[in-house]
Amino acid sequence: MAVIETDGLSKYYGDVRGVEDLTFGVEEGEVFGFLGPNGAGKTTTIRTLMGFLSPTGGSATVLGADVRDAGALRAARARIGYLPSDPGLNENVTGRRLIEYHGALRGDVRSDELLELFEPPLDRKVGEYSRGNRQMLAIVLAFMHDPDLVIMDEPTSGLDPLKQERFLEFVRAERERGKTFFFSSHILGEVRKVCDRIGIVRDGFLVELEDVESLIDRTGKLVRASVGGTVTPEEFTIEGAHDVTVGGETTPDETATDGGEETLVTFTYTGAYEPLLRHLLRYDLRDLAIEEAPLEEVFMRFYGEDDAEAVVERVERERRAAEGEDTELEAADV
Ligand SMILES: Nc1ncnc2c1ncn2[C@@H]1O[C@H](COP(=O)(O)OP(=O)(O)OP(=O)(O)O)[C@@H](O)[C@H]1O
Repeated sequence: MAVIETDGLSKYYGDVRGVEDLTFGVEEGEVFGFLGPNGAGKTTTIRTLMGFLSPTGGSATVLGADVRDAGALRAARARIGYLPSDPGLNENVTGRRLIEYHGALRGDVRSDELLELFEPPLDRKVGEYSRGNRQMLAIVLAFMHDPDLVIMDEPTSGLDPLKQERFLEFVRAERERGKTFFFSSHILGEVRKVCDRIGIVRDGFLVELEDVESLIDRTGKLVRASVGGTVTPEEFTIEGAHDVTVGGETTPDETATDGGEETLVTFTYTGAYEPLLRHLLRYDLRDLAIEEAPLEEVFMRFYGEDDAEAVVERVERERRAAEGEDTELEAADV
């Protein structure tokens, strides 16, 4: 049985679309990344799954509990860890007190081990915590009762790179223990490190759902190479290279023997490293950066449309065509 299952799940805030027609499942032991830019509907989905918002359409179950059934969901929450995007922690008590309180409420199986790993300053009042320390405390609170499912809204926000890495490492280890994660983020690089599958949400619609491996193959890398002399885009139409542009800003190389003229070549690359490097080394390569493709470019690559709005419109159109009707959306309050 799927740990999370949604079927046509929608949430409107009056006339404003939070999410619409989400259908997906998260299997036991899976790390599912829910990826999307700001305002895409990630928090709305998470709060609906947690039962804090009621759906305006469709259905969802979490650990078998219908999200509209408060009693069933309350029982399921004993097995759920929740890490909200902005944990509303009591500011006037110490971290230690909050941990004791949560322990009394939901149980404490492993706070000692978690505190060693995440180290929030326990004897200070939470109101005096830095953003990162607040997040570390929230992580301890979310995991201390050893939940089977953890639902996290942008869990690494506010953490420094070292702590982010430590947290992602922890998620990987928890997955090995059979735990299930639903994890929102707007950073592709983060979700690809830990997730098995990714759902991409855009303007409230789920526009992609696939394995991380195939996503990585399709997204490619952004390559920026500075080469001595002049080159044409045609010279870089190698297999796996897309959207080659030549020119743009370059920093003249003072040490170059040919007077420092260089050309910046940029393109997205979906092939293997070896042929790429082999090709680049035919040139007088002066600088090279290979980075992850930004989310917007990933969208463009997926749909061949540079307009994200067009993607949403197309998804909406296709959905309506599949339903064979042009339904009026029913608006409802929270
Ligand atoms: N309480 C609310 N009342 C009205 N509209 C809302 C409310 N909360 C969210 N929305 C709208 O719902 C849409 C989805 O918002 P949501 O917060 O779920 O996005 P998100 O993907 O979590 O964004 P972010 O990454 O910025 O947190 C947005 O258009 C937002 O303006």
